[in-house]
Amino acid sequence: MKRYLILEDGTVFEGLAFGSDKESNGEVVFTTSITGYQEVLTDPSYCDQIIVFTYPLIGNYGINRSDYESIRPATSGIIVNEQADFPSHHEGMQSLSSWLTAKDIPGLYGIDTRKLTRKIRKHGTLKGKLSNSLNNVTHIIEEMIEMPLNTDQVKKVSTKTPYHLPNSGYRVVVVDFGVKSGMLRELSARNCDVIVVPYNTSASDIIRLQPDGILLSNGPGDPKDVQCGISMIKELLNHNIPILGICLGHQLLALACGGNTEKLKFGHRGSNHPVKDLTTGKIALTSQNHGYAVTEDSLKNTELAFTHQAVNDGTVEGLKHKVKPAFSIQYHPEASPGPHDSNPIFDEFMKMIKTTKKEGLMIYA
Ligand SMILES: NC(=O)CC[C@H](N)C(=O)O
Repeated sequence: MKRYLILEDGTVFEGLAFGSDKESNGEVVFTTSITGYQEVLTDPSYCDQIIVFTYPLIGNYGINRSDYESIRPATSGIIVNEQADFPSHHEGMQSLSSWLTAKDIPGLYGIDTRKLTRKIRKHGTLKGKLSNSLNNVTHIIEEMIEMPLNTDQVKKVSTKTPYHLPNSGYRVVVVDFGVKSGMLRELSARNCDVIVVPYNTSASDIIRLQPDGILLSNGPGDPKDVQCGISMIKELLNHNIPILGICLGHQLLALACGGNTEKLKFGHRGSNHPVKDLTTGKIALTSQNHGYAVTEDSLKNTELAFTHQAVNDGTVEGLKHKVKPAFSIQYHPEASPGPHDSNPIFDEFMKMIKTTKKEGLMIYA
């Protein structure tokens, strides 16, 4: 069956359908990840986005039991050059196409993904529609131009109720703005007693759980749309409880401290983004998925130090509070998918918890 990608600038790409028959709209973004498509497709941060894979062949090891980042994928669609009909891997349970059908996610293949990627790089991300026909294409484009991009997705993907992953170590409350399971796995691997709470939990409810540390998770959309999270973090900072912000959590920490964020032209999505640690000069290859970034200039009005920088475009990738036990990174230390260079960030968080606890600085009142 033929399928089309219709872009807001009037461009139409014709290819073939796979996965669900549904038509869908979304922000068209590209990722340069070569493998890890299952983690990408199930990362809640991609909510309402149509993901273009620049790597030409996707699906060759199928879908397995272990690579899920969330149970319910929130992605609007997937575009690849070639999809593997006959995957082969000892852990593979089903093909990408049959999984997409089961999850009701439409796919488009057989288009020139390099041409599409170059277009996004030139114009920035674009609104698009995966459509099964070209009927009323002018009307579809007009509608797309008129409809503002929805960027308020956190409420769609955050857990509705708290849940507990009991363990014998430090108690870490994870604020779920769209958390990837990789972050929970990393905390559990360090014996943390993890309690995951919804994005709109009040700071006082979090404090009542007597956390040794708080993790502000990744998540979809524009950080400025998550006002309740920003106020919650402002209040949490008064309690001297160690905070680690990752991706959206990092952006929210910056906003809570008086910084600003901006939308990047086409974002950073992929598994090989070099980031420089400005203290040591060391460069790590990182896994990334973000369309917004903290504005460097805005940091002068805050108590935040600029600690990590993207090598490709110089944007802010890491921050540390000068007074409070809080730090944050824009990339993904849980690295799913991606290189493990930044995994020690979780150990740094454990060390910060240990020191703060020893000094008896945490305030639970
Ligand atoms: N992975 C994330 O947490 C992404 C954060 C935010 N939604 C952005 O696109 O910048």
